[in-house]
Amino acid sequence: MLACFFVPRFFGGFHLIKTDSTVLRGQVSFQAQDRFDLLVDGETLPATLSGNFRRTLKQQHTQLVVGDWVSGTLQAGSMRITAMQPRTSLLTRSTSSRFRESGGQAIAANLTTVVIVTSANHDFNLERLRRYHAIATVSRAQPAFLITKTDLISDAALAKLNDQLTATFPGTSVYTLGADQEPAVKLAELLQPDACLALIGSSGVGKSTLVGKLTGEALFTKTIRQDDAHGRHATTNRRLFVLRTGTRLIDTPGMRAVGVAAASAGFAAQFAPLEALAANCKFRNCRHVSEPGCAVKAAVQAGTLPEATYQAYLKYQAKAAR
Ligand SMILES: Nc1nc2c(ncn2[C@@H]2O[C@H](COP(=O)(O)OP(=O)(O)OP(=O)(O)O)[C@@H](O)[C@H]2O)c(=O)[nH]1
Ligand SMILES: [Zn+2]
Repeated sequence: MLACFFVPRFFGGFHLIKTDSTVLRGQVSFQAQDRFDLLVDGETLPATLSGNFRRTLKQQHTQLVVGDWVSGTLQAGSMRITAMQPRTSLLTRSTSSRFRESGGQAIAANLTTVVIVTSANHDFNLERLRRYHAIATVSRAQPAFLITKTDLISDAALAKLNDQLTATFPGTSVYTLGADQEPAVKLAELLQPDACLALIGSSGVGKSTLVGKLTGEALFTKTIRQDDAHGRHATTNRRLFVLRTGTRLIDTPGMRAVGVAAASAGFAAQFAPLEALAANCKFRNCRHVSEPGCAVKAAVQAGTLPEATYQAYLKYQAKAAR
C-alpha cells in the first residue's frame, strides 16, 4: 500500500514524509554480502533483501550489484528490497568456470560508459586492455580508455600509446590524465549529468586517486579501504558516488583476472574487420594460419590488417577452443 504524505515546508514546496510501507525506488550505491546502501531521493538508506526477492535472484543466477535500480518498502529506517528494474547494461567478469556458465560474475549495472583505466607506465598492456575492452563491449555500455600517470612519460611516448589504442580499438575514445592535471577538465566530456561511469583496470593504476579528486566536492563519499595481502591500501568494495555534475561514478576493486569466455561476444566485435576479411578466404573453415588463399594473412602481408590484431586473434581463438 502506497502511503506518502506531503506536508508544506516553511517557504513553500513540499517535503516527502516517508512512512513504513511507503514504496520507494532507489539505486544501489554499495554492496557487501547481503547488506546494501540505496540512494533514495538523494539520501542514503541501508537495505536488505526480502526473502522472496532473494530467492528470485538465486533462481535467476544473479545478484544485486552497485548501479541496480530497485524498489522496496521502508521498515524502521531501513529499506527492504522487493524488486529490481530491468538492467540497461551489466558489467561482468568471469573468475571461475562456475560463473562463466551463468554469464560471469556481475560487477555493476546500468552503466552508460565503462572507463578502462591504464597507467602510462609499465601497467600498459595491450593484451590485457583487449580483455577489458571485450567485457566492456558485452556489458552494453560504451567503452572508453583513460591513460593515467602521463606525468611519468614523455609527450612522444604518450602519443605512441594513444596511437596504439586508436589503431587497435577504432571508435573508442581515449582520455589522458597526469598528476598535475584537473580531471574535471580533462574528463569533462565523460562527466555528463545523465552518465553512469564505472572505472575498471588493474590495481594501482590510479582509479581511487581519480575518484578522490572528482568526489572532493561530491555529495556522497565513503570508500571502504583495507590493507591487502601486501600491506598496501587497495580498494576492496565498489561504491557509487554522485558528483556535483550529477554524474554517477563507480570505482571497482583492481581486477586480477578478467575472463575471456564471458566476453567472447565483445571479442567478436573487436575482430569484426578481421572476420569480414575471412569471408574472402578460399576455405570456409579457414583458421587463417597456413591455409592457401587466406584473405586474412594476405591482408596482414599487405599491411591493411595490423599484425598485432592478427596475433591477438589467433591467441583468442586458441583460448576459446580450450
Ligand atoms: N605519478 C602519478 N602517480 C599517480 C597518479 N595517479 C595515481 N598515482 C599513484 O598511483 C598509486 C596507486 O593509485 P590508486 O589510486 O590507489 O590506484 P587504484 O587503481 O585505485 O588501485 P586499487 O585500489 O588497488 O584498485 C598511488 O601511489 C597514487 O599516488 C598520477 O597521475 N601520476
Ligand atoms: Zn583465412
